[in-house]
Amino acid sequence: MKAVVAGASGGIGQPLSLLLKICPLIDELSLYDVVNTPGVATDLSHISSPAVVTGYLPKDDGMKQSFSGADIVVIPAGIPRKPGMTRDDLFKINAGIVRDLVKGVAEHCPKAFVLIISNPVNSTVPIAAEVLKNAGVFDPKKLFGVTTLDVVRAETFVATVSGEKDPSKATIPVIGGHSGETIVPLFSQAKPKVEIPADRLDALVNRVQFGGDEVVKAKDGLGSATLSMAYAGFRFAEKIVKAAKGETGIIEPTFVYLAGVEGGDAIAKVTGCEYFSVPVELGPEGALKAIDVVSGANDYEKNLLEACYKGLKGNIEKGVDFVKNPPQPAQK
Ligand SMILES: NC(=O)C1=CN([C@@H]2O[C@H](COP(=O)(O)OP(=O)(O)OC[C@H]3O[C@@H](n4cnc5c(N)ncnc54)[C@H](O)[C@@H]3O)[C@@H](O)[C@H]2O)C=CC1
Ligand SMILES: O=C([O-])CC(=O)C(=O)O
Repeated sequence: MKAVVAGASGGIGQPLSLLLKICPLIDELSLYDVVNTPGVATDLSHISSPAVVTGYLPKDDGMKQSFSGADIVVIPAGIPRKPGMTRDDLFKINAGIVRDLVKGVAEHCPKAFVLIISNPVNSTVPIAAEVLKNAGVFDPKKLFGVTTLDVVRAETFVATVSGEKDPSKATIPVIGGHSGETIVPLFSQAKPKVEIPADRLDALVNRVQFGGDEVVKAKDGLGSATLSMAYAGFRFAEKIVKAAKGETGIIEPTFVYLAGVEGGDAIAKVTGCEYFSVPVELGPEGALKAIDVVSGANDYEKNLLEACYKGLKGNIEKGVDFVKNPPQPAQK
């Protein structure tokens, strides 16, 4: 099992690469970035775990060397937010970064699972899909927007209400997209059941929806969530790898192209969104089945979903349009 991290020298990339290096399911780990990968790879390579680590820069055909033969490519490349910015403000720079890296995937490892972390996820995943479509290698079962951090936050924050000592014991579907109001936690479908006092529900939902802003503010200009994101990215990547190796019964919310996943069409009809994060059952080929939790939403959650659909549709269109009608270089 060969894993690639593209953007491996960054705030997320380094701890994510560390977690992949110590994961016994990974045989080869290849780090790609525009800076510092030789150093990060050498550092990680001294850890006494089986994965063989290599690091590449763009020079000397580095992307080809790094990506060739990859089974899974995780992409946290791109700039993070500073206070006052929205995730959509990152589009200008990150759209092109994701487009070019996914072109590399299409060329060098077209059958790999592709996990997009770079923001704005609501737009970068459609960008990745359009690039793969143009190259004739799009397999919707293998393209995932990583929304696991929203799930992790929901688990953590709900424990402050439920009093559960181990927050990871909760299963909470968090659906929609990955920014502000497009993030919709369905606490009514939490397992085990949680009773949330009515006067605490708005604040809890808001904290999940704007958890990213909480970190951006606390880091005060030095970036956004990196360590919790590395944990979440690894948690999702490990599930993909376990399912690829034949483990069954693995379900995790992730942002997918609904029409390409079994059960997705019905969800697309209700949401009106081509891409949506829903709990997805994973299998050896990637997304096996999208699970409809939307129709079970209660009235409070249905209101949240209406706001989600509105914002998400525009984000998706913006991503698709970026590839279909590429921005023209400025005239001299
Ligand atoms: N999906 C999610 O839940 C989350 C997504 N993010 C997003 O992840 C992205 C990365 O965040 P950080 O690691 O904090 O940023 P960072 O700036 O610390 O690291 C980004 C890395 O990407 C590299 N990079 C830039 N252009 C590249 C290219 N063309 N090819 C390869 N590597 C390239 C940079 O050299 C840098 O090492 C941001 O867009 C951020 O918004 C952050 C947290 C959560
Ligand atoms: O908030 C950000 O910009 C980073 C992110 O996506 C998150 O922490 O959920």
